[in-house]
Amino acid sequence: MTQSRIPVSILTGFLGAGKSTLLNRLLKDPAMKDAAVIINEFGEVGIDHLLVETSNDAVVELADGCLCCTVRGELVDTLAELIDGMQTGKVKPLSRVVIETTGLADPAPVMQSVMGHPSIAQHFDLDGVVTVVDAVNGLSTIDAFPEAYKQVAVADRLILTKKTLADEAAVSAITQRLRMLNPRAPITDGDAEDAGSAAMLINGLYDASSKIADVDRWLKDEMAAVGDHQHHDHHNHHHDHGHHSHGHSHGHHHHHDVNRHGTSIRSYSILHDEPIDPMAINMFIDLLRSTHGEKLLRMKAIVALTDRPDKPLVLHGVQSIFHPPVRLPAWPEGSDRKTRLVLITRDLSESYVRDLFGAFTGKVAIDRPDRAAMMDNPLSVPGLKF
Ligand SMILES: Nc1nc2c(ncn2[C@@H]2O[C@H](COP(=O)(O)OP(=O)(O)OP(=O)(O)O)[C@@H](O)[C@H]2O)c(=O)[nH]1
Repeated sequence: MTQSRIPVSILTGFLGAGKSTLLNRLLKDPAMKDAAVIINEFGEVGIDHLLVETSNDAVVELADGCLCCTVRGELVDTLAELIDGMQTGKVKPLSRVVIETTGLADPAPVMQSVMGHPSIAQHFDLDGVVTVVDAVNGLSTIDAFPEAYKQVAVADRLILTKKTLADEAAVSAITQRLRMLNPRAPITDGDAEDAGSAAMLINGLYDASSKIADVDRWLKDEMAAVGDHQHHDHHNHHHDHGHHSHGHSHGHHHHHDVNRHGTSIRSYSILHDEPIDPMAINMFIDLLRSTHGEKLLRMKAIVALTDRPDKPLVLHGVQSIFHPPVRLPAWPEGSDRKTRLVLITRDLSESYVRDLFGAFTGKVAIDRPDRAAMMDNPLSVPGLKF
């Protein structure tokens, strides 16, 4: 008996473009009832899985690493486990699998894990790559980050988000750029009702020949890389990352992946036990944004405030944009109810950010200015307003 293969959709897009927001909308579509979702997070302390609103129990989180080489083995294992689970009846029959990549993911190895791995390709079909692009930061991001460029070029569908935050000229410029990099993929307005419908994920069997010529080459290069990988034990790669930050030079034996994202990109998190004064968190964010906004590729935070610590505040920063904070009615299930910030920065030292946070929240390192000193001396806090 031949079984039909399960369609896999890859949902990608640069840091903060709106992937999780779109995924949350998609998961509300009844057509997604029997879908499994694989989420990958870049950062040692996950927040995403706390924020995915779903009653769907088939959500798998691949933590710690970026979904290029390090987690590739894990992705293949997870897909194999889903098949195994279905065969033994532990997992319900799946109608679709959605893989949400990290914002920094090179999509080619992720695609190749689905299409190029012999035992995986037997059970799954790559049914399209959906790439989310943010209308405000999209253009500069595509120029600055090869991953973002590739994410757009490989797409079967592009979803343009945050149009209401960008002016008309910016929307037209990014649209032109998307057209150039990917002439055939439809561009869907992220605000449109149908952008959140499961139909967005149905794009037909992946066809590299409908893309710019680079795409075929990237996929072939990855195919060759998979050959290399099979000589290693994937799980060992996991330990190549440092404890507190991902410098993203993967293992030394891993030559083709070295500096895939450049060593200047770092991911780290800040944990804090005590509820924080709303003023203090505001000032910390204001200061960080006004002094180093462009280096702050992404900040996600869930914060316990002194006023109603049972209702956490969720903050999203994406380069120049800080989205309006959202107060949750309660802590997500399974969370430890503690404040956590996950930051992805470029050319910004972790200790600077930690010290700044410490200065505003009362945990002050020795020989560092505390909050009072910083507030007394406006010269040391450019951009801070009271
Ligand atoms: N105004 C507006 N905000 C949006 C839109 N899409 C997403 N956002 C906001 O952008 C922020 C980041 O959205 P996410 O969905 O978390 O982005 P992401 O791509 O999953 O982020 P990473 O996982 O860090 O890569 C959140 O504050 C969202 O509310 C949109 O179309 N319009």
